[in-house]
Amino acid sequence: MRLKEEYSHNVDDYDDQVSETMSQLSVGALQQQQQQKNVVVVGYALTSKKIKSFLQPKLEGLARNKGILFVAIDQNRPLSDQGPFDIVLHKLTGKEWRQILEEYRRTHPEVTVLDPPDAIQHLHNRQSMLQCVADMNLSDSYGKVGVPRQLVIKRDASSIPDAVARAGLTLPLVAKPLVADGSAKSHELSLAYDQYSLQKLEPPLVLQEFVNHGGVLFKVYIVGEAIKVVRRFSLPDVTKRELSKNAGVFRFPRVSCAAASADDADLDPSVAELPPRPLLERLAKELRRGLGLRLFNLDIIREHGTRDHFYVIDINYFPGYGKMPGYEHIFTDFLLSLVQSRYKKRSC
Ligand SMILES: Nc1ncnc2c1ncn2[C@@H]1O[C@H](COP(=O)(O)OP(=O)(O)OP(=O)(O)O)[C@@H](O)[C@H]1O
Ligand SMILES: O=P(O)(O)O[C@H]1[C@H](OP(=O)(O)O)[C@@H](OP(=O)(O)O)[C@@H](O)[C@@H](O)[C@@H]1OP(=O)(O)O
Ligand SMILES: [Mg+2]
Ligand SMILES: [Mg+2]
Repeated sequence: MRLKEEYSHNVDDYDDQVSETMSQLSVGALQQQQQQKNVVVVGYALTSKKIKSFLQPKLEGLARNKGILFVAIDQNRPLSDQGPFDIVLHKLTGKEWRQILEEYRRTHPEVTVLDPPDAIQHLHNRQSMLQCVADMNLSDSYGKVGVPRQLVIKRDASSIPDAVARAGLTLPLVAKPLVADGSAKSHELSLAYDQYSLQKLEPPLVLQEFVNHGGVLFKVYIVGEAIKVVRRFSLPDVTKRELSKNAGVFRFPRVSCAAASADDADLDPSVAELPPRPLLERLAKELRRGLGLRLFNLDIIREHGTRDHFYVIDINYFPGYGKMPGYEHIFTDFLLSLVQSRYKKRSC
């Protein structure tokens, strides 16, 4: 750990020093600063979109005041020549990058890499993504959490109607690309009303039963031990009548994006009520352990007409934390807690 008692007396002084472009500092200079001031250095490898939404001035400012410094990782230079880092934050795709990170984890066990690339990879497939929730079979006095019934279609669209009939899936179905790697294509979803039209879809995909949920979903953001829940508008319920009158496959846009916040909406209380906190705590804890991840969110819906039947429909690695209320404090506290627990372990 690079934190020092006297650091708190030197914040202004320190601010001036770090406002020079940190990413241009040589390893030697950064190391010297770390030793002198006990700074927690967080290297980040993120897309420009992510940097814009996550690394907002308020986060960087608060981090600086807490002795945390964010430094951009240069992908064109060896990781070992950069930093030294206490923590590495990343959300980039590609096999080559994964291998670089794995190698770095192996050779730098003192650095916390958030999170392990192979654990993240598990979320890039919509079949394996929900497996952990399905296996958990979570059911207690606060409610039940499951996943919608789903079928994976790897190839041959003409076989889909038969496969759906054999699996006994109930229409309507949500068709999702099997790969969920963050590309625009991986977010292209459709709603299918009839069995015959399913042939128009393009495998590989997952066909998931659509669960009526009153048009509102809950996004549960997880940062280590911390949990924050927000409401978002979602697809409206499909009635039996609508189902019998409609046919076809309809592409739908990103319905539950940040602009679709339902936190201040005037909703039916039975729809708006957040899932019970103890249930979410348990779910988050088991997922953290099962997935081996500390930074993710999940979309969870309440089956309409029930009080406590929930379904997890999506899990995302390093989601848009910029929209999570109070993320600046939660995230910086989390980063500090990581370094402190490492320090404690070492001194034990
Ligand atoms: N099984 C389902 N039942 C009801 N609605 C669903 C179901 N699956 C998805 N939806 C709706 O479709 C939306 C998009 O689905 P999903 O979250 O799986 O896609 P995504 O592209 O991975 O989203 P994100 O932007 O959160 O990564 C959800 O927000 C929800 O409104
Ligand atoms: O862009 P936004 O801020 O909306 O964040 C979204 C994020 O995009 P980003 O990674 O480019 O930030 C998405 O990541 P990819 O899978 O597409 O990579 C995904 O995690 C969404 O679930 C996030 O929305 P949220 O679930 O948090 O509302
Ligand atoms: Mg989602
Ligand atoms: Mg998703």
